[in-house]
Amino acid sequence: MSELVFFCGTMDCGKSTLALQIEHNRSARGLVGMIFTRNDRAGQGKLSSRLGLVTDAVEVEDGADLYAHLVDHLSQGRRADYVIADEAQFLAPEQIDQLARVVDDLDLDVYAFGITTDFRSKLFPGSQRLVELADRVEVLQVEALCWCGARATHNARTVGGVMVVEGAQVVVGDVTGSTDEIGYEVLCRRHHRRRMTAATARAAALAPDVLPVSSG
Ligand SMILES: Nc1ncnc2c1ncn2[C@@H]1O[C@H](COP(=O)(O)OP(=O)(O)O)[C@@H](O)[C@H]1O
Ligand SMILES: Cc1cn([C@H]2C[C@H](O)[C@@H](COP(=O)(O)O)O2)c(=O)[nH]c1=O
Repeated sequence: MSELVFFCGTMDCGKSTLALQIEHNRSARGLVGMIFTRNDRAGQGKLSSRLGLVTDAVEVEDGADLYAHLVDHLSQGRRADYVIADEAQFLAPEQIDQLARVVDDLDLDVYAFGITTDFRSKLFPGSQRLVELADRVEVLQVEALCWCGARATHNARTVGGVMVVEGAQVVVGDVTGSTDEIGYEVLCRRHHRRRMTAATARAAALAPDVLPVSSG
């Protein structure tokens, strides 16, 4: 029985790497995947991992019908044995419904990968729909860590290392960007709630009122 599986986690926990591994293992056995993505950092029509691997993918545009795309593809006599959808948080809820229909009506496995919550710890609409519809939700096992060493469960958006809570839901970016630009940092809930990033924690530790008082 085919399945819709949602592999989720914070940024930088290995989702795209796992997507590429699933693709590699299946294509090594002669299977052909349909790979969807949207807004990957490597550019349009790419699925990339921070480990340096990248593959071509179909860039999902606004309003694209993913079920119709598969039906067109198959009706032209082309193959698709399974589907991968990376950056699935950026898909519209209707597109997640279309992926569920691919599973049920075309009998193909669909593996979706994405972050569940945004920088304000609110569900992305696409991820919410995945949680509602998926046969299985798998949280990635390689945990990303907060600067304090605890498991990172939240994504913070930063400007100059300082956490921000205003702005558009979608801003493509990375966890290793220059500190002057919009970037991201994964945090545990405690430090996300306190808006305490690695940079602000470092600054607080160096603040004069916590430095040792000099005797001279
Ligand atoms: N230089 C490195 N050596 C080993 N592992 C790395 C290196 N750089 C990144 N990684 C691994 O890759 C993970 C990020 O993978 P990626 O698939 O890009 O994440 P995601 O898609 O979840 O944002 C990191 O959590 C880390 O485990
Ligand atoms: C938290 C958050 C993230 N994003 C963007 C930033 C990245 O481009 C992707 C996540 O990619 P990854 O492969 O999981 O690292 O999402 C965003 O647009 N809005 C947010 O709130």
